[in-house]
Amino acid sequence: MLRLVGVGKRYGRGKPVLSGLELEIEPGLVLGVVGTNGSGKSTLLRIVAGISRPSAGKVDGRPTIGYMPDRFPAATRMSAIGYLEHLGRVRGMSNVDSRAGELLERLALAGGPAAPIRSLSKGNAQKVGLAQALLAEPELLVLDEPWSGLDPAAHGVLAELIAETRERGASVVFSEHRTPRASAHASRVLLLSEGKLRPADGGHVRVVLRGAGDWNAEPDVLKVRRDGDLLELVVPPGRSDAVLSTALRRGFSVVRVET
Ligand SMILES: Nc1ncnc2c1ncn2[C@@H]1O[C@H](COP(=O)(O)OP(=O)(O)OP(=O)(O)O)[C@@H](O)[C@H]1O
Repeated sequence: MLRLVGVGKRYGRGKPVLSGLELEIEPGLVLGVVGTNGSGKSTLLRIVAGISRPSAGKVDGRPTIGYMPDRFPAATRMSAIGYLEHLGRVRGMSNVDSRAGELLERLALAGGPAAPIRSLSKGNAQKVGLAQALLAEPELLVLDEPWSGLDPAAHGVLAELIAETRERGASVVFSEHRTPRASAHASRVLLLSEGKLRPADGGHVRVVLRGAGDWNAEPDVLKVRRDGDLLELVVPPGRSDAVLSTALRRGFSVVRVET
């Protein structure tokens, strides 16, 4: 779908922010990029989204892309729904009105869809930013720190939207500061450090359940240990949501989830 080959980036005469990056984004991948402030996550995501050009190397592939920047520019006088409908029409969408309304309703935009964007709080402006990225059901969804500024209810909706995007065979690349949070939603987590990408350490989630019954080792579970009426599962990055919903369906109760 998209391949970064030897990608490097430097701003002016400064030290390179990215150097010699190799990255393959295949259909259905949910990639979380973690790293400290200033490590270059936004720079990498802008290159993946095609709005910034690398200073070295190349990007192969031309998927349709939805991009949510880390700060959504919220200066327009347009209403949230008016803005999304305008964008959709520019992109030639036929079902834009229903799609825009559905996204804003799911994200529970404060003030409703008619709220002028420039009157919105940071978190509510982020919701409009998320809705515009998802509007045309892109093949590649690029989200820069999507959890920041969103309230807990919107966190759940964001997790659903990421999972739905993966289920329809599209890919997601997001940045995040916290490795456990990235691991809970991504199928792969990479750490960006000193201009290079490498697998992030750990990220396994320990799920403790109460209830009778066994749990056969499955692709979703790395280790199973029974201790009295407690069942402890070690789950790889990105699979904890699926394991928790299976556990509840099978009649277990969740005692704790450790990241
Ligand atoms: N347009 C720009 N011009 C010059 N330098 C830039 C520009 N954008 C980013 N940088 C520099 O590149 C480096 C990486 O910045 P970037 O925003 O990509 O990091 P980040 O990992 O997303 O940071 P944060 O976690 O704080 O959002 C920083 O040193 C930053 O100052």
